[in-house]
Amino acid sequence: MTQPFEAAIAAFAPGLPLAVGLSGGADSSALLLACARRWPGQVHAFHVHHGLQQAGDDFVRHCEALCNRLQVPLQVARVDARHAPGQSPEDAARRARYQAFSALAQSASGQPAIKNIALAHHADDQVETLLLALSRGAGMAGLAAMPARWQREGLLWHRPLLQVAGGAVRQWLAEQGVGWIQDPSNRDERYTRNRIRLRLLPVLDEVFPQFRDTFARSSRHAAEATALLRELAEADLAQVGVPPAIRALQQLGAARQANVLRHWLREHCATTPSSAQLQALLAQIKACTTRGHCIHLKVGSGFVQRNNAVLDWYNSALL
Ligand SMILES: Nc1ncnc2c1ncn2[C@@H]1O[C@H](COP(=O)(O)OP(=O)(O)OP(=O)(O)O)[C@@H](O)[C@H]1O
Repeated sequence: MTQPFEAAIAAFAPGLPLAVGLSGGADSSALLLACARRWPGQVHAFHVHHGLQQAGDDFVRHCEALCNRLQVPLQVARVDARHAPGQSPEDAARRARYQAFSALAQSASGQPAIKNIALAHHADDQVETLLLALSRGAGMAGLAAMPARWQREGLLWHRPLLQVAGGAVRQWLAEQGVGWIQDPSNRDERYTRNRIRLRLLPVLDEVFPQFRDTFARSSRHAAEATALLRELAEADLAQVGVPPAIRALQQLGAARQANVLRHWLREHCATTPSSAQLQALLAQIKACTTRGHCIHLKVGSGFVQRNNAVLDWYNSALL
């Protein structure tokens, strides 16, 4: 029987050349090995040194040794991934990593240029992402978890292992006789993601043995719903206008108003309202029936205020 890992690699059809994000851990080592075998001479590896932990240099050495063995060109980017006050360390590292990948793709020598990048997130990572979203009370977009493919800044990103359990990835790699490096921070239970992986997933395995497939199916439903909500928001925004007219907003039901306002704020004002802020704004729009009614509310990183017939948003930090 074909292993789930092998089936996922057989079904993977990226554009070439392909770069694999190689952390040095089991998952990305397995993905790199499988891709390098499948497309010899057309695979590159990108490693990002976050400069955050002592073990960083060990990761680089492991990546160099693996890439030498596979004859895969390796590019290493060093980034400063320290987090700003109030920002999560994982988020800061992730942002720095994606920026570094884009820069590496642009600077990689050889023709044609690298336009495809693969990451080794697997089904366990997907479940962790969904559970993290649930723990924050996320909306549809958060429950959609990670997409298997997306496009950004001219690059195509892939997650070919999203349906393969982490155990199946490691089992395949062990069968190939290839070692990997353990990230010591993966065992640090101060991080919620690690607590989910180390404590919750074993229990889920016992109670719902199919949870990887069924949770992933729910995330795909949420991704479809997110796409529909976006289409509806775009159509509604075309009706209410930019900036949105209060009268036109009042013609929509509350859920549709919330949907279109969230979209306006995200796409046109680059800010995300909290649920409480959005509820307060809806209440103000409903109450806005006289000329003299004033609206001035903190929303996201700025304020929404009434400006005659429309709502305006301004960024308080720029005043
Ligand atoms: N420092 C890094 N350099 C390059 N790619 C990375 C790096 N960190 C993560 N990635 C990519 O993002 C994927 C997901 O990262 P995450 O931190 O969730 O997993 P991981 O535990 O590092 O996975 P792995 O078992 O491959 O180490 C990795 O599998 C890899 O493809």
